[in-house]
Amino acid sequence: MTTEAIEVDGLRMRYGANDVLRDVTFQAHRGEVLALLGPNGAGKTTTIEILEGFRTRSAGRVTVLGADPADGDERWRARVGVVLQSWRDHSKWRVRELLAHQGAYYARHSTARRRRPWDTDELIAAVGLTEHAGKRLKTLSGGQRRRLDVAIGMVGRPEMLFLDEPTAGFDPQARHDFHDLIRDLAAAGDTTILLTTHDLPEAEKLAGRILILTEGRIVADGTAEELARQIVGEDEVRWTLHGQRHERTARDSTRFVFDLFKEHGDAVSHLEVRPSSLENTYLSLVHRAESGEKRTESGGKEAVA
Ligand SMILES: Nc1ncnc2c1ncn2[C@@H]1O[C@H](COP(=O)(O)OP(=O)(O)OP(=O)(O)O)[C@@H](O)[C@H]1O
Repeated sequence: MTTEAIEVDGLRMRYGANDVLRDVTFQAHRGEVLALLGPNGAGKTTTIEILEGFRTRSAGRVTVLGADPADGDERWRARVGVVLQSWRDHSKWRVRELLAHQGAYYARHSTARRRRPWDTDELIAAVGLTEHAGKRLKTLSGGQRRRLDVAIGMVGRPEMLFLDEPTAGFDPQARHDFHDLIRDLAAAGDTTILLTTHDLPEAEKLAGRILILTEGRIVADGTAEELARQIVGEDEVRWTLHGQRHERTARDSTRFVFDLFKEHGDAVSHLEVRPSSLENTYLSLVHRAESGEKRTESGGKEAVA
């Protein structure tokens, strides 16, 4: 039996004649936070829905918390939390009522190590909804409803949490608070989180590992820094010389900086060397995959090995 939280091998999904997932392969270790990135329509939601057991795959091997999601029983389901893009409509319910109701389902799955459900008021506070706890759902703003979605996904203290664009519609404060919440969960080390986002700084901030899905395959798998160094291979170098700021990219930044000091010595100040931004890396990887460059049977995964 596998000890990984997620194992996906050769996953395929076809809608009619449309091959959306061609060969998706990746693993998630227990306690890891993974961000799944990719252009609109790449198949991120499809992948998450298959891993949650909501959608039946066309082919491939998938296990989540040791079970095939297609056969996940009630006990397995209680260990998995889900925040989907579109929330189910409970417009007449009030926030606290709905969370208490949803939470009650998890009580019989409580263990000494994992008390279930999450205390309703504590959870409401954690997602910043205390002031709105007595409101009916239909009176909440879009961002407040999204925070409630996140709370519903977490109420059972899941061991595996799937978040599909969790911060879409959040204001900067809510986003910041949500990032703290995810970091706290991640720091506790007992929740594996797979999230999708189009917000690259968010992915970089939250995820220990980033997966890029495009053209039906995972074309990159690593930390933001690894992706930047191993795939693009260029650093951004900034420095000041005689009061003037300079900036350029360098493939061998160590050599470049050495030469810079050799030539100008103490006149160089405020030196910064950082890997290429995740945005540049992402754009270059997606472009490379879409233009068919370096495509291999295994989807180019060896490029980041
Ligand atoms: N039920 C369905 N029937 C047919 N095609 C579908 C179905 N669901 C999704 N698709 C198609 O599968 C592809 C992948 O969709 P998916 O929603 O998984 O992408 P995504 O990466 O989550 O996109 P986004 O970033 O826009 O949310 C799209 O081309 C979409 O039109």
